[in-house]
Amino acid sequence: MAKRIEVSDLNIYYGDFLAVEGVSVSIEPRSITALIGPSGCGKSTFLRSINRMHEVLPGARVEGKVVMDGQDLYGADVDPVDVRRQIGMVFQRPNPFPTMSIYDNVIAGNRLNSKRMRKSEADDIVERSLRGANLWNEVKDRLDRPGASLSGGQQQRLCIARAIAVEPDVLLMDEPCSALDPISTLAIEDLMTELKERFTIVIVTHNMQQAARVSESTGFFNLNGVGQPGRLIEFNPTGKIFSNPDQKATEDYISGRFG
Ligand SMILES: Nc1ncnc2c1ncn2[C@@H]1O[C@H](COP(=O)(O)OP(=O)(O)OP(=O)(O)O)[C@@H](O)[C@H]1O
Repeated sequence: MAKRIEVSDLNIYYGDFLAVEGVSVSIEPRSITALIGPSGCGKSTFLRSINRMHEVLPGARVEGKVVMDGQDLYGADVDPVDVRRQIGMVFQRPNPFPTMSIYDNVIAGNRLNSKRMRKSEADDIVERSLRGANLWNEVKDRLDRPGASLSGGQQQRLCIARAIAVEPDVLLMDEPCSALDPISTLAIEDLMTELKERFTIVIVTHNMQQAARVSESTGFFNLNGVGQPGRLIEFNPTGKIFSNPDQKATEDYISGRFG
């Protein structure tokens, strides 16, 4: 079930370094939210803070709140592993387990979550997830082949299948198409448009046409200089960001005048 995420006054640190400052934003369910901005402005850091993925780095921490449908994801009694189960992530480079079969890649997260699963149940999840990732027809006759035997675009769809197999509420995607050719990129974009019926999707992208094509809302991050924290400068409907943004910095960035 897709869920709404409310972020308030979020500061994100790596040790003493304040990487992202003062982000407040409401991310709508069943929609795609794109995050754009120049290199180093904190897009990935912010994305990872949504499912507490940045915490795997020692010294990384946040101040402020991230609330998903009323649940404070940084609450004292909240297990970050549970948060990551509810909020899945797809990375820039497809990262299937290379020697594991296609089938086992898809079901890997479910096996971690529940040790005992009937074969028929696992078969259903694998088929449903691969269909959901628009990959079933291409791989149904070779599910026992290694994940690494697929093309880059297929591997990325395999990673999406693995992410949706555990039925998360939210999918975070960190430049999911940057390693892919234009045809595979369009396949992933079509897939995102289908998946937003079921999931809340947040995507970091350097490709502004992609943000314009797929997202309903866009956030523009920027920073004042090296060593300065990144900030969310503008958050608006995507059509407005690309036609009539509120901030001059947004306009300069999207028109290619900097960044
Ligand atoms: N593991 C880390 N340890 C310390 N600082 C980090 C770490 N990861 C990122 N940073 C710093 O945090 C800031 C934000 O980086 P981040 O990767 O979030 O930016 P970004 O907007 O996603 O950049 P890009 O578009 O190049 O991927 C940068 O100054 C970066 O150097």
